[in-house]
Amino acid sequence: MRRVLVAGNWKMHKTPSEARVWFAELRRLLPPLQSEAAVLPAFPILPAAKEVLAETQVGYGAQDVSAHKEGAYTGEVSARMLADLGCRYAIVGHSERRRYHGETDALVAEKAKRLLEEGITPILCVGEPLEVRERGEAVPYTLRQLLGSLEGVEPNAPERLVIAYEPVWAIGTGKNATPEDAEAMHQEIRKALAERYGEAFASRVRVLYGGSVNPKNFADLLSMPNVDGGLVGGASLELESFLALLRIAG
Ligand SMILES: O=C[C@H](O)COP(=O)(O)O
Repeated sequence: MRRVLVAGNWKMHKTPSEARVWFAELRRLLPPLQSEAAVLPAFPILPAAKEVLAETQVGYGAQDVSAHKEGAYTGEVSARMLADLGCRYAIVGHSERRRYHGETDALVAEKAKRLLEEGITPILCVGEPLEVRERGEAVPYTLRQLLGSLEGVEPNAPERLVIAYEPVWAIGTGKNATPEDAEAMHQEIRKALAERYGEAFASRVRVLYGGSVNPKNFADLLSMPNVDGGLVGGASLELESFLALLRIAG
């Protein structure tokens, strides 16, 4: 019922020329997919994604978006620009944005609204830092972040919202959450979504896990009933490991 999504967050890696070669190779080697694949490169790479991936099964999208619709906002990129480039998804609220750019839940919610206005699905990231987990407060912390970041966000269909649980301590560290810990948090997230949007809606929203996902641990994570895919950083950069993740997802 929920189609598995494997989304590669390239962060600030690859140039447009490097990406173009990578996309062409992906296109050539792509197996038939039951699951859904997406790549989320840096803004300057999106035109290459549009050119090379547009007619394929692979979706693409951005890593961020402006909270403003249009205007004198130097350096910002609007949801309308992303829609024009054919973006299906955009990440909002990644912990690196929250941490290095001081993004608040309220700002993340505004960004998610701008995306929905343009028919782009937000991949909304939440997750606790290590000290919060060690204090035993991971669940309330993550749910507070989730509900704060969804304030006023009204997707018109459950497919129009994707949540990514990314514990900060697991990102880029090689230490993924155990499948059981991920599942426990995903259940809590789905419960909170049910209270926010109703049971039927919540049961169809995809909740991805992110944080040191790789071809060795992905099958176990995916075997959990509430883990609907992965938001993958490092392991999405090499074509071989991205393809391995897609084969595991089926
Ligand atoms: O958005 C992706 C995450 O930050 C995970 O990154 P990682 O797979 O390199 O740990």
